[in-house]
Amino acid sequence: DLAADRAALLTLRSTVGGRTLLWNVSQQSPCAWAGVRCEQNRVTVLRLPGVALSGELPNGVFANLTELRTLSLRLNALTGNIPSDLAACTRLRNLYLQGNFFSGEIPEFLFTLRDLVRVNLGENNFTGGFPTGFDNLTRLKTLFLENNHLSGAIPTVKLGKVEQFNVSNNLLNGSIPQRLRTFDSDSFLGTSLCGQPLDACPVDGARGTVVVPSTPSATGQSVGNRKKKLSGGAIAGIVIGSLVGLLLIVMILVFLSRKISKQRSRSMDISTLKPQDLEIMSEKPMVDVDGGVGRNGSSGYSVAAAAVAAMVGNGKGGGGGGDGSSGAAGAKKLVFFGKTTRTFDLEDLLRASAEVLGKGTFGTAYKAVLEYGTVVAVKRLRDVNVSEGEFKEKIEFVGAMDHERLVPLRAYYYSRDEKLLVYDYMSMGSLSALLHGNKGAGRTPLNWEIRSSIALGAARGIEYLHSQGKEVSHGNIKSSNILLTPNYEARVSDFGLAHLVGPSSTPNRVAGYRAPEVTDPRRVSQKADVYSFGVLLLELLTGKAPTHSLLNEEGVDLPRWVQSIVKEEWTSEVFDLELLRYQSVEEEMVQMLQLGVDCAAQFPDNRPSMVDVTRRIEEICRSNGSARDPQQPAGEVVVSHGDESSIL
Ligand SMILES: Nc1ncnc2c1ncn2[C@@H]1O[C@H](COP(=O)(O)OP(=O)(O)OP(=O)(O)O)[C@@H](O)[C@H]1O
Repeated sequence: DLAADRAALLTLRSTVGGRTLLWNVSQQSPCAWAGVRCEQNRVTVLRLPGVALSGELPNGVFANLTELRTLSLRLNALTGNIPSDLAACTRLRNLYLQGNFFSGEIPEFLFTLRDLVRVNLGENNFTGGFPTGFDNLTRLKTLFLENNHLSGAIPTVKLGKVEQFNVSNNLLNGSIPQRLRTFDSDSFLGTSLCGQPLDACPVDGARGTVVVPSTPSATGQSVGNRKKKLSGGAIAGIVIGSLVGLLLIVMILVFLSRKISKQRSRSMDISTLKPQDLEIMSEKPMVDVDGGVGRNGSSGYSVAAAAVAAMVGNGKGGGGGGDGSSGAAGAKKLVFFGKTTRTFDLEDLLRASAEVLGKGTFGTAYKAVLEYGTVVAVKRLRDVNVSEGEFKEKIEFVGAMDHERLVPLRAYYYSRDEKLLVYDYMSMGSLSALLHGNKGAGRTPLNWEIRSSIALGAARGIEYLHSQGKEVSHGNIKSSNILLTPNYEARVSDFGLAHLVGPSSTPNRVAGYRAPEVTDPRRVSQKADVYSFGVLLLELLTGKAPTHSLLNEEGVDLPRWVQSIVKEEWTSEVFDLELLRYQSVEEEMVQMLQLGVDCAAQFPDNRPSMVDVTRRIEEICRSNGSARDPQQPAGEVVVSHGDESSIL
């Protein structure tokens, strides 16, 4: 009970001292002491990082703290073994002991604490081998053991869920087990390990065997024999295989280059094409299969194709001249909005080189580079099922929106068969691509500063729209509609389109953002926008797309998934790993998560207004502002030194 917890903490205080001596022990409840947190009258969190604790941890303290979930004693001067009574903390999830002088072998009892998710024992004096016992910890996601004196080979391990791993600067040697080869070389620096991702293991020339120091589980001999067989028979196979592969690649290249040159000649002479051909051409090279993630600069198909298709179609349908400048309804021109200076016209757009950016709910988006260098994004709408009058009225309203947090709509083109919208091109692409694209090495981690300022920028854009009238809503808030400037400033895009396009085309990925009460996507209230924005906040913080396959398998949406994880576990379970390296912003992250959950409330009336949302984000960003980590240099690898890699 709490009294026993209190007694244990007092024993700890009298043994290792430091700033625990500042605890106000006249208070009966220990729950208010610095670094101590309670749940249901038990101590569940003990965080004493960098508070000058020294000496050996006494045995008997942890035997009482049986409800402990998080123990952080990092960056102190603790010595000796990890006390064996820690085995009593069977609910422990997070163990941060990095940056001390702990010694001895990594104790076996650790492997009985089956709830452990994050373990950081880095920067200590641990000796002995790499224990196989870590495999017993089936929930383990983070394992940091760098800067110790661990020796010998790493045994074959499963470490099923481990996502962050580091054994740098130890005395380890031998080949890196297969399972661990997916980690960056940074995880193994300063060791004598070999094999992927480090240099290949040395080969013993005389016998042609790979030198593998014996491991506790596998004898060197059996490994050696296996390698020997490989090097004998397989070499011929490998050579033949490579040749066949090479031949295949050459054939594919020849095939592709023929195809491309054919297409080039076609697109150069687009005036001879029929609309159907153009349709096929311009719709073909889709790269965007999952929410605007792919931005690989696919081959250039001309927007001209789309627009010419429009005009040819128009000429036919209306019986007018098919010369591209006149149709049944008279000259078809790009209509520019208000302040926009007319720097190009339809003909320029026709001549522009273009690439497909992605296919969305309302049509396909292209990047078009005009002859004199201006770059615009052109959206080719499909399934517009409102009258011309209504379309023009609505699109004029959209074009009149003017706010620094919106992607400006510059112009539109309307004909019976074709509707084009011209926007400013946002070179950094969408938030969706930034969050879920390129997950591999070399990715720039998205820190809290960037994420929170994106949240604020997007909220301001939506708030502005809502301020235009009670009935005005965006209707399609999601991460692929939050575009970014080179400074990672957010701009809200796609405003108003949901009101133009019929309910027929609503791909699955919209579903994750849509408020439960919305049945007709053309009638989306401001409160429904707030719901979608809440989901967007949760996506920013968890790094999970609302349509994440895991979530779907479990049959829950993102808001319910977050809520299913009890608050006390939020920091370790919910947040994107990339965020967990910023230690001093935990409080802000939790507040922002709470805001996301509030916005995504089931009942519209329980959701805050966008004005409230913006104000709360501003407060979150302001509070604790000074305590923030300095901005991390871009491109830094996420798995790095122990004390930065986890929240505490
Ligand atoms: N103005 C723009 N600048 C740069 N890229 C853009 C621009 N507009 C759209 N894109 C990119 O094109 C892709 C497709 O956009 P589009 O808006 O057509 O579809 P979506 O956002 O995936 O879905 P929806 O049609 O429901 O909004 C997006 O992923 C986005 O990255």
